[in-house]
Amino acid sequence: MNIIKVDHLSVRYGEHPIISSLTTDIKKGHITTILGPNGCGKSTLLKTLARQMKMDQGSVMLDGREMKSWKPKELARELAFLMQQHDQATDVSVRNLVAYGRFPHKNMLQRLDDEDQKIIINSMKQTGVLPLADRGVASLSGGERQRAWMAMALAQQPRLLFLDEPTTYLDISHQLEVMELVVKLKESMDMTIIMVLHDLNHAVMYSDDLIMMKGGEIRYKGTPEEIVNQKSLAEVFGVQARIEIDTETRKPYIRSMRLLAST
Ligand SMILES: Nc1ncnc2c1ncn2[C@@H]1O[C@H](COP(=O)(O)OP(=O)(O)OP(=O)(O)O)[C@@H](O)[C@H]1O
Repeated sequence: MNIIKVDHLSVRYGEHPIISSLTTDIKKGHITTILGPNGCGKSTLLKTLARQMKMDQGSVMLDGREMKSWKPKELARELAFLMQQHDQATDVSVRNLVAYGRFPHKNMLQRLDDEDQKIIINSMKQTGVLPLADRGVASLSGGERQRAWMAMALAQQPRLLFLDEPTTYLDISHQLEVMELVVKLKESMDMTIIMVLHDLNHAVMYSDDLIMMKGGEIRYKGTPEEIVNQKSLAEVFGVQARIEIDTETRKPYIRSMRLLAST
């Protein structure tokens, strides 16, 4: 079942068209990863799906309802968006940052109750930032900050989670932790996750569906088994890849890549 349906979507920055007439859908309860070279429009697509950016033409439907018709607060209860960079000067403690995630569930006069506090603590535990709860977000390392923002997104308990390169600042074990967490959220909370990743093997290993973009278009869409092959990687990334089938997972595993000679 589809949770998002995109129909002839076009997006532009000023006079520059970035995405033109893109049609696709996102399955409910799946992890969908958007892949593609720098500047191909991955973040633009992600932001438009999450209504962080205005579309130029076309439509995005969430649960059968035009995205445009959702009220901001209503939408904030349904979806959380974790950006690529958190440059905003966030002079708050980790605990308070994570608490912001509960606000869409409260009205103006309501205070956070015991249930909210439980969710806040649990979100910090799941992302490993509980020991940092009283530290200022601005004082954290890039990886710690990333996990603090992830905790805020979890505290929101959204049905849909958008992650733009969630592993960027993380060392390898924390990268894997975030990926495992994403799978856990899908399995235990039936969350739908849409993310942008650069690591192809992580994308293959942890995603149900992949979208490969180039030049603002979707070139390939399907399961990792269906679309990760020498042809697609050559066409989309301009690389020659050696791909094996992992004996344990039965999924493709990219052993090595080298640049294709340009013609
Ligand atoms: N605020 C902006 N104003 C003008 N052009 C922009 C803006 N943001 C992005 N672009 C341009 O839109 C195109 C798509 O950008 P986008 O960030 O969606 O790509 P991406 O695939 O996510 O790239 P990356 O892998 O480098 O993060 C790029 O050419 C980029 O320069």
